[in-house]
Amino acid sequence: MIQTIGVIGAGQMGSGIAHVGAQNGFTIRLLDVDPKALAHAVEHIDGNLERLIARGKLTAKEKAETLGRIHGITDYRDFKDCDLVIEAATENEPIKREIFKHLVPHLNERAMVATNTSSISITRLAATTDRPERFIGMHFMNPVPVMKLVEIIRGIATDDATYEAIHELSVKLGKTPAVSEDFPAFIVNRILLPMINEAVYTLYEGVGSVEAIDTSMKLGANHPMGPLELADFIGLDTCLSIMNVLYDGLADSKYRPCPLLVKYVEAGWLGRKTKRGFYDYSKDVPVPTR
Ligand SMILES: CC(=O)CC(=O)SCCNC(=O)CCNC(=O)[C@H](O)C(C)(C)COP(=O)(O)OP(=O)(O)OC[C@H]1O[C@@H](n2cnc3c(N)ncnc32)[C@H](O)[C@@H]1OP(=O)(O)O
Ligand SMILES: NC(=O)C1=CN([C@@H]2O[C@H](COP(=O)(O)OP(=O)(O)OC[C@H]3O[C@@H](n4cnc5c(N)ncnc54)[C@H](OP(=O)(O)O)[C@@H]3O)[C@@H](O)[C@H]2O)C=CC1
Repeated sequence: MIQTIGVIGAGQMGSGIAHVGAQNGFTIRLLDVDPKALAHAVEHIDGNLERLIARGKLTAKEKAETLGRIHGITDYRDFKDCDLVIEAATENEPIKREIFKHLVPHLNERAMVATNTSSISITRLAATTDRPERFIGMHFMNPVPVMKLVEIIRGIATDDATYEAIHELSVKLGKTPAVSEDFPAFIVNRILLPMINEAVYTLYEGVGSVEAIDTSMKLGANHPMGPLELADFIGLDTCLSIMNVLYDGLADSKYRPCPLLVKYVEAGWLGRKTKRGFYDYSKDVPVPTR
């Protein structure tokens, strides 16, 4: 039975997974290379829990208990009692491979490993570990506390016990699981990211401004966020990585990342997390940049 969960990467997804796990009674060991990222993650979770209290959905006691279950760590040795470790570090295959290499020697024999990758082959990542049968894709959506879906992706070697344990865990976390085969970017991002990339082409070719494109999709297609606002929310580096995985993995020119997306990432304009992407977030209200 899963009781203690390790999470690697204290960015927006890792902190969301830690939040939801702790709120549902699991002990969390949250690891990041940067202690500042850990402090920032706890602050962020604290703010989200505070919002739940303000809306009458959580008590102050429950908030304290939730925060008490989250333990920030910087040493892989602290994963030794984990039943499951979920990797949620940067969407970059060499980084993830290096993480699994460091992780494996510190796991107990029965521990399962999941990755929150948005696009990378589960089978290929599993092969970097000593336990491909206990390795699986567990793909949460952003923001984790709000979005109901978890995509579950089995690698070629994933065994039934691991699949069932992760399915059961997803339900315990209040999520609805959907199963995807192990193809580049799975289901959600196979459909969503080409739309976002097309929105960037629409901007690049001058068909519309940032504001016109986002307003069109919000009011014309009832999307909660416009595609450029959503790209900034996901992170433009993550969007570009996913498009590259689609382009390389499916070998089809229709997935070619828009040169403007490439340029923004090269400039370090990664969206909300760097306070600049298709919008400028340095003021109270986001301002379109084009
Ligand atoms: C890239 C990948 O690999 C896969 C992905 O994740 S793709 C991205 C998928 N996500 C999306 O498409 C999100 C699209 N956007 C939305 O659904 C909405 O804009 C949103 C839910 C983010 C915000 O909704 P909103 O109506 O504008 O804001 P708001 O009314 O303030 O919030 C709605 C609820 O979400 C909560 N919330 C909003 N943002 C939050 C955040 N970042 N973290 C935690 N909770 C949040 C609010 O507290 C509120 O909760 P209650 O209903 O319990 O009161
Ligand atoms: N953003 C999204 O909407 C979604 C993202 N995902 C996936 O979740 C994962 C994380 O994305 P997201 O949270 O947005 O990214 P972020 O950039 O917000 O966070 C990534 C975190 O990983 C840390 N990190 C980098 N290298 C290492 C390492 N070697 N060991 C430990 N931590 C490391 C980073 O630290 P530092 O900043 O110091 O480099 C950062 O804190 C990716 O695989 C992404 O594809 C899945 C669903 C939705």
